[in-house]
Amino acid sequence: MLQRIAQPLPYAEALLEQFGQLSRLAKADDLPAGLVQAAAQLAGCELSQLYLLDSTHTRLTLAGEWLEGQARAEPRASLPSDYDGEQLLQYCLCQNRHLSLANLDHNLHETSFLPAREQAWRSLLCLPLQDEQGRVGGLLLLASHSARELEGFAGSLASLGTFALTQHQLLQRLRAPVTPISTAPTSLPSSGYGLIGSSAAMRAVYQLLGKVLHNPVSVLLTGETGTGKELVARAIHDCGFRRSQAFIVQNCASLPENLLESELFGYRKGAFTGAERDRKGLFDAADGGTLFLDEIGDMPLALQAKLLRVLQEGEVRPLGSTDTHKVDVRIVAATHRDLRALVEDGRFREDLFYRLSHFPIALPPLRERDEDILQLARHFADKASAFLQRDPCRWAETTLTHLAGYAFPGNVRELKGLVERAVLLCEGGELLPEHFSLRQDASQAGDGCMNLRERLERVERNLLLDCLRKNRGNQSQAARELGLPRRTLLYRMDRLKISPADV
Ligand SMILES: Nc1ncnc2c1ncn2[C@@H]1O[C@H](COP(=O)(O)OP(=O)(O)OP(=O)(O)O)[C@@H](O)[C@H]1O
Repeated sequence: MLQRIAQPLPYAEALLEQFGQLSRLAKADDLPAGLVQAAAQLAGCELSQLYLLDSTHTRLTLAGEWLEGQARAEPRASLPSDYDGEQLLQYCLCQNRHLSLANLDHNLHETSFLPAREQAWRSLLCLPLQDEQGRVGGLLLLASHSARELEGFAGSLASLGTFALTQHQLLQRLRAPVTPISTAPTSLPSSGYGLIGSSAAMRAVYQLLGKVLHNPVSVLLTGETGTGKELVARAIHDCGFRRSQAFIVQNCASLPENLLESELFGYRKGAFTGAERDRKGLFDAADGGTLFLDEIGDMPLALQAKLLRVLQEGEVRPLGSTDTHKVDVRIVAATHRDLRALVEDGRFREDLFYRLSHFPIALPPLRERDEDILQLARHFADKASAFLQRDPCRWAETTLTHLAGYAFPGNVRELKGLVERAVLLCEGGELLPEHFSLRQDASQAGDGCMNLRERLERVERNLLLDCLRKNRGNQSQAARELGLPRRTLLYRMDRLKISPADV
């Protein structure tokens, strides 16, 4: 950061001193003046300015100026949101990049934001400053009458400026009137572990989560697609005592049996053709941490027996090995299937079912917790706006009603996707019903209707059939075109019930 400073050590000491002085300021109004003075002195510039964006990010106002050894206090008109005519400021704000000009050419650059002086301004450094949410919240500007290279100050002064900006916001918040805290009693936690939703159904989930966090039992998460099973598995890991160790995810439906086995348990050199050296499996990678086994209902029966052994004995035997070794892994498994029905059909081991269901947590579908829909929608819209560096969107009342009446067969995942798309489409700052393409067929909840997974499977089946037909049933060619190993294609065909006769 200081490589391009002539005397880095004295500079670093002076910089540290300025951080200290700014941190001791107790009034928000003193920070802009403190920052511009500090920046001008550190860089040895005659001018330093601080511009701040307002809370709606539409106006840029000069909040502080240090000119030739003096603070200038008189207020200046704020610049409109497009900073029309101020291309240099606009560049830094919109690109979130700093700008350094060692030879400022007034014929080339519009610089009416610089105060008029007899001596021309010859060099300029303009730095975007980020606010607490990581969005550009203002600009720190330095200018000198001599043609100098100011680039070397960029990193350190941007840090100082960002620090001052966040202190400024913090002190402003402290000064703001305190809103009374509700004293209404709450029997269940209303939000938790990074999950959004305060319906009774979700609060019951948070309560169960609280019980399992510091307890090593295996957990079975059930629920429809998109209800947040993986998110909950992560929460169990991140909030529990294993948080400093690995969290590993494996989808049991995504690989054919032998590949899944070698992924999970590892193998020894020579265990099968192509096993050129020993390889550790995911149980070893997750040792001390958590292994999340998604779609456990799709795990082949032979592997279920091996998994049971890990659960009962804590022992793993890699493929091609006669030895077992101990691992300490917490298993969190998830399924959207009815495991008990699979047991009755003989497709899931009963002993494994009982072992896994010591601590089941059922995640409710979104249609059973209407009150969470709008909370989640607002959360996703705010996140999407922040990501796009835009002001939070407003919600038209009709939009909220529109959303509340929708069944969300894809649950939270579908809601998230719809909201993110709507924020992209929304130009006037207000989310309207037309920004959401809600399917008519899902305006009512219905157990018989196809869920997202079934619809995705239908899309995949059509895609594979299409490719196989194009390649006149040649599986090797189709696999190559799809970028899949042939045996994965065969496995997917089997799962999706595609027979050569269909092709
Ligand atoms: N309560 C929640 N709060 C915030 N985000 C959520 C919540 N529930 C789900 N999500 C989000 O919805 C999306 C889907 O969640 P997740 O992948 O955990 O679902 P899932 O039940 O594991 O789905 P699948 O069964 O299809 O694998 C993710 O982007 C997740 O972050």
